[in-house]
Amino acid sequence: MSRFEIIPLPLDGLQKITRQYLGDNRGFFSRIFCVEELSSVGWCKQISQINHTQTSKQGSVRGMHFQLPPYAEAKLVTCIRGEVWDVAVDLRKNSSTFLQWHAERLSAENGQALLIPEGFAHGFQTLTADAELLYCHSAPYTPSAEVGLNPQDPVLAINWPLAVTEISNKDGNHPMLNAQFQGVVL
Ligand SMILES: Cc1cn([C@H]2C[C@H](O)[C@@H](COP(=O)(O)OP(=O)(O)O[C@H]3O[C@@H](C)C(=O)[C@@H](O)[C@H]3O)O2)c(=O)[nH]c1=O
Repeated sequence: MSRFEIIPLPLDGLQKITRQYLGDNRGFFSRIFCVEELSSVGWCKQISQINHTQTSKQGSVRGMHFQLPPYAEAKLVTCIRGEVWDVAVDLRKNSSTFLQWHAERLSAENGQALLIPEGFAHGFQTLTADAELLYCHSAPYTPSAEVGLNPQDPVLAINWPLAVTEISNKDGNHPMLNAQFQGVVL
């Protein structure tokens, strides 16, 4: 039985996954990941890691992050506390939506998650204080393959909903894209 509503988003391969909450007098049951259902919409590898982050302040930004091949990864990003504005940027060379971004509001209440394919950068801004995310990753964390895009890059022109209140030194210092950037070849 399907536990998710899966909606394709405007960037090819990017999907909005809405999980079902099965409630009873004890509380609820909810499936976060299902290899059978998600492999039919592009999750084609194992889960290498499941990571959990907590972000204290409203308006904080983390991102934009991706890993280069052969460590390119798909991510399933789920919000389990608070609300975030979650952004994916298509970096695939030859994609018809190269350098376009798409954002969705994710929260525990709306049950929405983003399935982000390989070749995308990912980041988010907290819309509430004390937001927690769970990430399923299809490849192991590999710092030597990790690349960051500047969240304020005018080429990306991401329309962050709030003023940026917190950002790591690393993320705030990611370089801006230049004309030589041709995209990621998977
Ligand atoms: C991402 C990551 C970080 N770390 C360590 C490195 C560092 O000491 C500490 C914090 O790392 P960061 O500042 O990179 O954490 P953070 O900025 O939260 O990184 C995350 O950002 C979002 C936007 C994503 O898409 C995730 O995939 C991930 O890259 O955790 C790991 O041990 N494993 C991991 O998988």
